[in-house]
Amino acid sequence: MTGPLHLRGPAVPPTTADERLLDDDRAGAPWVHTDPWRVMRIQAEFIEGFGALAELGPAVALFGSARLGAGTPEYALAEEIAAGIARAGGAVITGGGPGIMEAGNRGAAGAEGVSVGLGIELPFEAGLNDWVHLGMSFRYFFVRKTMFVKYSQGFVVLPGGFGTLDELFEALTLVQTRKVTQFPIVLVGRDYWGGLVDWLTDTVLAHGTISEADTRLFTVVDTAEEALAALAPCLDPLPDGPEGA
Ligand SMILES: C/C(=C\CNc1ncnc2c1ncn2[C@@H]1O[C@H](COP(=O)(O)O)[C@@H](O)[C@H]1O)CO
Repeated sequence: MTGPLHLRGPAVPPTTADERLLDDDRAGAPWVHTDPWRVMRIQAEFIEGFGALAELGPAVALFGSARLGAGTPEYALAEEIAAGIARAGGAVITGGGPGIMEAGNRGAAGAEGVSVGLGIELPFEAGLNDWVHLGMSFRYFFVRKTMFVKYSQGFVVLPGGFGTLDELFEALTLVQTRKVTQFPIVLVGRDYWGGLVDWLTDTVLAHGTISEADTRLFTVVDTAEEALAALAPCLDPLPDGPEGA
């Protein structure tokens, strides 16, 4: 496995690199000396990530709850979607953790596709799930997020909590502000996402804080078949690429 040091048990520090970076520790003035060095470490993490993923090929990022494990319908659906992406020739990139992330890696690995896990250092012990083939653990959330966006041509978002919502809204903001070329953003589970979609229309759009066009930046689906159809534009071989030539 590539990526920085892996620590377990008592070797796991009580705070994360993100927390230490973001905490205002100016009281003791050492920030003058430490933050510039952190920048070097952040750079190194970007370089390592770019290096690990540069030759990945077409990929779809799959997001969802760390808490919905094997035996849940969401896990089964995520596994099915990931297998479909792999069969269509796409790599599947997840957060490398448990729950829906594991389902995504498991589906890709089971279909003999490329299964990528981009893990994150957390204050409690966690590791990459067993189905990750190409994995890296990041110290900094923002570096890891860059990797998801840079190396994926589509996002699939299954039911999840704050982490999943953060990933969804980051993608929407990047597309809305044209920081990235528009790519498919597929929300899976009409029941789960319906309330949010209604709120976006009835409250956010109604207040004029997003536009009508913004409500069309994502697609809501229920089945693996629908999800794969919505992702088709980013999985179809490029006309002058090796597959389509
Ligand atoms: C909560 C537990 C473990 C968390 N481990 C994670 N490992 C990797 N990535 C994670 C983890 N937790 C959250 N993420 C990222 O956010 C999304 C899921 O967050 P949610 O709040 O659960 O929806 C996911 O897509 C990851 O990228 C112990 O069970």
